[in-house]
Amino acid sequence: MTAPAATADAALTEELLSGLGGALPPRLGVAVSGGGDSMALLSLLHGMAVAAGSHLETVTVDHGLRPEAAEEATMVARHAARLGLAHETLHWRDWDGQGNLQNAAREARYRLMAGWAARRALPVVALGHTADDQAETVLMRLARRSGVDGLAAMAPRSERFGVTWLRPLLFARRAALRDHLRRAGLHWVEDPSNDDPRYARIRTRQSLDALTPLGIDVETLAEVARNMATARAALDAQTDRAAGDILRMEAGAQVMQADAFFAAPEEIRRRLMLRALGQINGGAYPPRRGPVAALIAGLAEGQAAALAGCQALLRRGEIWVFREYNAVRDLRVHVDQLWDGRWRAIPLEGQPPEAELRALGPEGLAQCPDWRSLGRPRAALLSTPAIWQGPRLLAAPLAGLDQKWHVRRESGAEWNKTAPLSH
Ligand SMILES: Nc1ncnc2c1ncn2[C@@H]1O[C@H](COP(=O)(O)OP(=O)(O)OP(=O)(O)O)[C@@H](O)[C@H]1O
Repeated sequence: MTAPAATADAALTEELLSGLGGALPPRLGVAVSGGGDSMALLSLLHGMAVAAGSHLETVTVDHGLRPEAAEEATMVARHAARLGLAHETLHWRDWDGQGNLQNAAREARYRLMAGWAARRALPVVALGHTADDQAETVLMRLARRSGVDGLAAMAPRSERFGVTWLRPLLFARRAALRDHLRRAGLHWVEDPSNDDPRYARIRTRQSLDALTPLGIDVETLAEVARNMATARAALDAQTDRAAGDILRMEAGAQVMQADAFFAAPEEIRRRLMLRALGQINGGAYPPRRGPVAALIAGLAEGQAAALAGCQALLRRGEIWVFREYNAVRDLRVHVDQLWDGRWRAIPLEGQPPEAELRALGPEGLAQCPDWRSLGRPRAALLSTPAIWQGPRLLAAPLAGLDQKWHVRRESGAEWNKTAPLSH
């Protein structure tokens, strides 16, 4: 290796190490698509892992959307084998045809990779997003009028699906990574969609050069993202404190002291509401600013409203945010399965009868003589989980009818603490 090449690689390794927070985790998964960014990530991480004695494993997701994808996965598998690393190809087969294909594919990719990481006991998985990706993300979000969270773009470290995702190349430039691969004599695949102007990201990439005369380039945009991330952390901390003071959970609902809520700064109110909605709905993406503001303004006037599959109402000095009955009225699962993504039924004694878990609803509530004494809003109880045998109500633990059954809440939202993974 010539001296400048060695220097360039040392600089990349330095950037990578700082992206990793100073040290390589002892067990690390690497997500390798076969594209230039993730192949360079693997090459650089492998060099570091050998020196540090860390254990690396690699994974590729074949979405089954392009005929070449299988070949690309094989290329990565061969390369991993040459490095002496385990590799697995995961297949995405269960798209329901709903929504945007790109988003569904990305979501599935993270889920599949999280499952793989759990099986392989890898608590941390590294991704190959670069400073160029970050800059494009910031520009795309500007176009969508994003606030602090959106402009903070991708986090160098985030938690989702029980895995810590690292993006240690967020400081590195795409071109520098390709130079590294050329020097190392390594191949990568160019995804043909990387030139396809039908994608907003590609149009953004192609427009970036035109902004240089304005002093806007990849470095400036990536720095904007870092500045916004710092601001977001401060807002999150303030929201945490406010939530600790005024927010509690009852019967699966999020309950906030109304006076303190309305006295909080507007942005903190918005974040508290997002947190409450997210705890109930558990969806991947928070609702947009406008509808949340309208919901809060309505509550201040005493109006109940629905948003993101939740309902909110003001009652006796408290704001109750809970599952909207309409969002779960047709949801029924066998009693040993998870209901509405978060509720599990626990039989308290003996062999449970064949039964199903579904919303309590008005017919169920009419069979709960004690619900009024609990002081919970009727609307909030309608969407609570109940145990049914055909038309017969066996138990409604959150409405005071808990004969031989408990219900337990398994998980909350994914979106409140970390920026969405998508970009
Ligand atoms: N099919 C895949 N299998 C494994 N990891 C993937 C896959 N697609 C993306 N990744 C991971 O996510 C990172 C960001 O990917 P992005 O969404 O930009 O997709 P890409 O452009 O296909 O990947 P690359 O950045 O490697 O060219 C990649 O660098 C890689 O670490």
